[in-house]
Amino acid sequence: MLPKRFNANIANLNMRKIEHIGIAVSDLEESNALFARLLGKKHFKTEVVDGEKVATSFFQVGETKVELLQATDESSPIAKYLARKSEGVHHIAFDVEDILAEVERLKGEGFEILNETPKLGADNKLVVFLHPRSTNGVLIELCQEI
Ligand SMILES: CC[C@H](C(=O)O)C(=O)SCCNC(=O)CCNC(=O)[C@H](O)C(C)(C)COP(=O)(O)OP(=O)(O)OC[C@H]1O[C@@H](n2cnc3c(N)ncnc32)[C@H](O)[C@@H]1OP(=O)(O)O
Ligand SMILES: [Co+2]
Repeated sequence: MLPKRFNANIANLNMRKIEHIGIAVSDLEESNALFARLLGKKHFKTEVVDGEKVATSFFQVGETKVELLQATDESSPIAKYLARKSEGVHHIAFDVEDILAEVERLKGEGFEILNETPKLGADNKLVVFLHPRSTNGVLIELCQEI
């Protein structure tokens, strides 16, 4: 077992920044126009992630991004979310250098990993999610650039 101090260093190395804030929306086109007005800029990409049954669009805001997400199927996590809650912040994604090492570290810290094997996310990323019940009610996503 590495000394706690050393783990803390690895943690700094890994959770490098907020990669994006994910926002669940009902109508991507409508919300693209709303966020373009809000942010004073258009989204820089749209992308459908079939594996997650979501259509996404991304706005660059300094070092981080806003990710708008619309369900592409009623079994989408976004559809289930919107069936219970109104539109709004859905998750916070962190950029990590080594997603597998971070999964191991977080498992050791007692967090609930939803998919230990990273899956293909949007915007050229490998992604892992942590269950909100282990993170004070916030759905957390880890992203590693491919
Ligand atoms: C990958 C493409 C893109 C990217 O950035 O690259 C994405 O970000 S895709 C985003 C969509 N995909 C996911 O969210 C995958 C991970 N999510 C899940 O596995 C589920 O949504 C899960 C497990 C968080 C919730 O599953 P489900 O909705 O089936 O369960 P419940 O409805 O029973 O909810 C259980 C419990 O969790 C609370 N909950 C659900 N969603 C959220 C959320 N987004 N934030 C906070 N809390 C959430 C829900 O309220 C329930 O709590 P309870 O106290 O029991 O009422
Ligand atoms: Co995301």
